[in-house]
Amino acid sequence: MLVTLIRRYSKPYLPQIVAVLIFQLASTIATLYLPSLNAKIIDEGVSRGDTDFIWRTGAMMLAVALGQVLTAIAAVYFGARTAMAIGRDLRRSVYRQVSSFSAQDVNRFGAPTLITRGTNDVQQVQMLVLMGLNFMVSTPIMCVGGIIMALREDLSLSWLVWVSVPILVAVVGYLVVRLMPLFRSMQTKIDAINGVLREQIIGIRVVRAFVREPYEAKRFGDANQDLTAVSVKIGNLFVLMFPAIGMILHLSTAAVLWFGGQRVDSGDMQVGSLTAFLQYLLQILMAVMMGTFMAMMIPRASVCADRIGEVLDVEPSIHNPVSPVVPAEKKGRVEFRDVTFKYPGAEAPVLSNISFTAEPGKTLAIIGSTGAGKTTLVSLLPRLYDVASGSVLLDGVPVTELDASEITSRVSAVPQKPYLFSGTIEHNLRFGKPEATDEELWEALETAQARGFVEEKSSGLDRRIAQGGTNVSGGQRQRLSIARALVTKPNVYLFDDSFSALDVATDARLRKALKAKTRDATVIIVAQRVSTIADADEILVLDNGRIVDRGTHDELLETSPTYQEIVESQLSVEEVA
Ligand SMILES: Nc1ncnc2c1ncn2[C@@H]1O[C@H](COP(=O)(O)OP(=O)(O)OP(=O)(O)O)[C@@H](O)[C@H]1O
Repeated sequence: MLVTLIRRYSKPYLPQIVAVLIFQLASTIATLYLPSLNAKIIDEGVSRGDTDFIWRTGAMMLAVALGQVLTAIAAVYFGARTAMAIGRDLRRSVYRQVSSFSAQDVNRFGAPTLITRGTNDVQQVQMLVLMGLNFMVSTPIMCVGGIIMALREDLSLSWLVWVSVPILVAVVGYLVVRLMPLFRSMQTKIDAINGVLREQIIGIRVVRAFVREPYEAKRFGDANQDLTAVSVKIGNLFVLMFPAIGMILHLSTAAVLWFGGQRVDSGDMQVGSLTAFLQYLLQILMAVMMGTFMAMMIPRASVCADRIGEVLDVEPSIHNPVSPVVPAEKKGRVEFRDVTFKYPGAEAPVLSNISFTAEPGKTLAIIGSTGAGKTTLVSLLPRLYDVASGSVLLDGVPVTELDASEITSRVSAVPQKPYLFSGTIEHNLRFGKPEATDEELWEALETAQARGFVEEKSSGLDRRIAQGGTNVSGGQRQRLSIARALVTKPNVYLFDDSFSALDVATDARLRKALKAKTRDATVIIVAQRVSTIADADEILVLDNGRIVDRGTHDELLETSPTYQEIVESQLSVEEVA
């Protein structure tokens, strides 16, 4: 996956990559040339006292060094830009893919891991690309070129290369093999800590309410400790790695000076050649080390690439039809025909044989015990999930044959757990209709009984909303999200238990105002409170995923034992109160 991913995402940057490789090549050749020039200055200039030669060769050395620096800077600069661009493209792909996921696809992975995959995992692949662009050309050329140049200086010392390089490879290789599984498990630990953190931050109020701080702190502490333990193990190996490498470099230097010194002493080698040989050996060892470091990043990046690939390879379970149908009319007529639905992995269906029609200008209510399937039912219209059998029709066309934009232009849903985005009230209200005028926003707020609390603060529509809407009350959040739906003026309104946080009087006022504004629209209300739906044109009583009774409030009071039970339970509560 790693190779496929890098190949696919580096394609648009081929010219930059070629430029980086050319700069790397030039820089490496210059680096390899410098020690031999240095040797010449010592052997042919200094020892013979030829100042002219020293000046000329010195100037050339300076020019080569300057060239080396400039090409190295250019290589690193373009390399970094290319790696960052590849990382950006990869992140964008993950984001787009996740955005196209249905609720079902998101549930399959879980939000924390999707966030880690789109950020940390992409970062690991990006780092490997960066290292690759920096060392892909220089490492092999430096190794082979360094060996050739060193042997040119002195053949009889070559055994030092054959001994020191394998020792370095063996030591670093051993450590890399020990590091690989640790890097693999580190990625999972990061996922785990993200999951715990996310859950605790989102559920902070519940944690406080149930005085679960010590338990949650322990849960976080354990996850944190796990991650720390792996990081410490990795750190320990690194602590070993650097002195080991340093030791090999110093021993090699000492060996070159010892054996080379003897050859200089016996007149078989010149001092300049010895200096050059030493520099080449160090260059070879450095290149081997960098190559091994790069190799060390491969397993971790490979795990990350697999995880990214898993996300990118998912065929979203819900996609737009290839040739969408445009309905002849735009009225908002909703029809469920013998709909059955089952959550993936669940044994039994959550909804069975659901059939009903909701007409424009009418209010259809759905009531039923908790877990009866009400939220699931209303999720099928905006295609958060697709039915297992039967069909859901909007203006006479199955929703599976409609373009997503056709559905969103007709249907506005107020979910059971309303979500507000960070920004201002105005920004939230314009979410579904950016071009809405201020008058339209105030009108929607008025209908949703939210005008009062928005006007109360001098900031009005500019009042800041925190992520998720956590800085307004539950009832205010519900009313703002009702107003957000009203601004779009859809043909179908879906209210999923959207009045539950309102007091009975506000609930009644809101429904009265709503009635006037939604005269031509289809209104589907899911509610727990009988008073909220008593005046609906039709009420469906849902029990265990089936419609057990239907009719108006008065009819159901006569005929439906389940409805009577719900009414009685609520009356007694009110009476007790
Ligand atoms: N994402 C999911 N995956 C699997 N099962 C689910 C999922 N969401 C809901 N369910 C199950 O489907 C059934 C119906 O859930 P649903 O949320 O539709 O009920 P509801 O009538 O809206 O309940 P409430 O009034 O409590 O909101 C429940 O048994 C629930 O456990």
